[in-house]
Amino acid sequence: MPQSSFTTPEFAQRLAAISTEIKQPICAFANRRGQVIRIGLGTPNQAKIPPLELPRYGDERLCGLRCISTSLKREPPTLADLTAMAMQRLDTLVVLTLNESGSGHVDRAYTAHLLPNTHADTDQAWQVSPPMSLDAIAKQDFLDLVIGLEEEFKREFVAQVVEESQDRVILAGLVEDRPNKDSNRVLPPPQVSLQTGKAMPYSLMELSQLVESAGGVVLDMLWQKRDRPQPQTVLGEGKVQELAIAAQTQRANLIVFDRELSPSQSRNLERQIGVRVSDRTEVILDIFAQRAQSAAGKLQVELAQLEYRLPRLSGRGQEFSRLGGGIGTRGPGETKLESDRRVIQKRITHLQQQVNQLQDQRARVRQRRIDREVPTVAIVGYTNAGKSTLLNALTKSDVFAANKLFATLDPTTRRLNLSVEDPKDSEQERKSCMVLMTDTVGFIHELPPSLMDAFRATLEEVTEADALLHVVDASHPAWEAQVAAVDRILKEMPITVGPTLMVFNKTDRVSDADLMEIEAKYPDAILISAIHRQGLDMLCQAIVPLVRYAVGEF
Ligand SMILES: Nc1nc2c(ncn2[C@@H]2O[C@H](COP(=O)(O)OP(=O)(O)OP(=O)(O)O)[C@@H](O)[C@H]2O)c(=O)[nH]1
Ligand SMILES: [Mg+2]
Repeated sequence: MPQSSFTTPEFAQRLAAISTEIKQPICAFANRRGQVIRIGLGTPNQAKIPPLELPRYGDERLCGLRCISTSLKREPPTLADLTAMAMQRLDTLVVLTLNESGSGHVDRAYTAHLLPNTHADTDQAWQVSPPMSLDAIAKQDFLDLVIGLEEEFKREFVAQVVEESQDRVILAGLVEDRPNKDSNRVLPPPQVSLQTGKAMPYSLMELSQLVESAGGVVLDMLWQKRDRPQPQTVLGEGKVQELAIAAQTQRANLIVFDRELSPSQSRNLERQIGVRVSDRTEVILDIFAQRAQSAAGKLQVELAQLEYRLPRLSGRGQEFSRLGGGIGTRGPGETKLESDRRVIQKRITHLQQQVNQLQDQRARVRQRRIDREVPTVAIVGYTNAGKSTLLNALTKSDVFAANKLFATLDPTTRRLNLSVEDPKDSEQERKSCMVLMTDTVGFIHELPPSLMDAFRATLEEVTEADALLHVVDASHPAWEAQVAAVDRILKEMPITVGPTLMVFNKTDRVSDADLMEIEAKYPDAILISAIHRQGLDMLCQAIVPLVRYAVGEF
């Protein structure tokens, strides 16, 4: 075919005749020089070329192939065919509809091509022509169109790389529809009703908060109920196809699953969907990487990230590699995330030694505290429960508190002076008693094991404390599941934790009826609103006997 036309009438008629004879749609793929390099049987969706076999692949340009296809139906290109065009980044798609008389002639033809973002007022990823005659199509300049489009894609790409700190994310989840055999695992309720009246799986609600905390934008979420995950792709074939369509039409650059994916699952999914696929663990690691401030925090995050990456190195992500940052590509501090297996292994060993040293160092600091006989209280709880806000309210300090998951990574210790009535003192004179309060990293259900391990030095602050305050966000729809998740993590710690006082926070956002229910279930708990400084006196009064009990004064 001549370089500059979509197709010629002769070529189109010939393709139509073959298609009529074999009673099947056909796709012919031609390169920029007009040479047909591949023929596929079936619709453009059925005949699509896997990303790795395309001449080139990437956001900044088209793939260098156009597809000329026949259709037995007299219909414009289907959504599936257009999505296939978008996934392969075809130069153009031509659909020839056949005359229904069976004469083998082309009835009419459509052309379609991708649109750059700048045309996105309509939110359309592509443009489809009205039905045209073959002569009209032959007269249009193909090369002109494609070169013009590519220039725009390239301009956009350059602009994006500069401002692309924000990932455009679609969430994917699996709701396992079977009784949980493992009775030790208390799972959150599968559905959470939102104020909007819409119900969504709890795992996706939390995942969207995680993605936003990591700096991504959630465009959409899809989930599927299944007995068990599909071994290769977690979700079924139809759902994966749906994800691919959603990703292409909404211009997402990242899919995040609500569970940890095996290395081969993420590879399979990336191959089928055509954009980078990530998982909950990687998002959590990414948040930690962004938040780590202290040398100790950075050290532990890097260790966890490398342990996560090591088994996932082979062949992954090459075709989707990009210049900018984004979820999963950030490392702590100045350290560049390595991609060489041997280098990583060496670095992991080195980091593990440093974490061990850190553990010793922390142990010495704690020993000094014990020697000084100042009791310690650690504030624990699910992430975003209000732990830092509580520490600030009690000790008038200004630890960073924010409506983000994992706002706190590094433990902070502050002194708290409690004025108490000494029960032994008959004159009811008020005495002051000092405790050290430590704010810690928040917990989350199914905390990635590599993080648990890497953060053992930080988590020891919890196990070594004389007593714990377990802060609960009472206004959270799934607070009971969160309490269970925290209890489970505490139970898994190598050393038994001290006595724990339950503290229900954010009571300002809870109805009286719900508060009464909490009081009935947890009669010893203290109800507070850290932000409005309500219930803090009660809390201080409760801390004293707790600590005295813990250090054996009673
Ligand atoms: N309405 C209400 N909001 C609160 C209260 N206490 C804390 N918050 C809000 O809850 C959010 C989380 O507070 P943080 O203190 O950062 O929570 P955290 O437990 O330290 O969270 P991480 O460090 O991320 O694990 C912030 O937006 C606070 O303003 C409260 O009593 N009432
Ligand atoms: Mg905090």
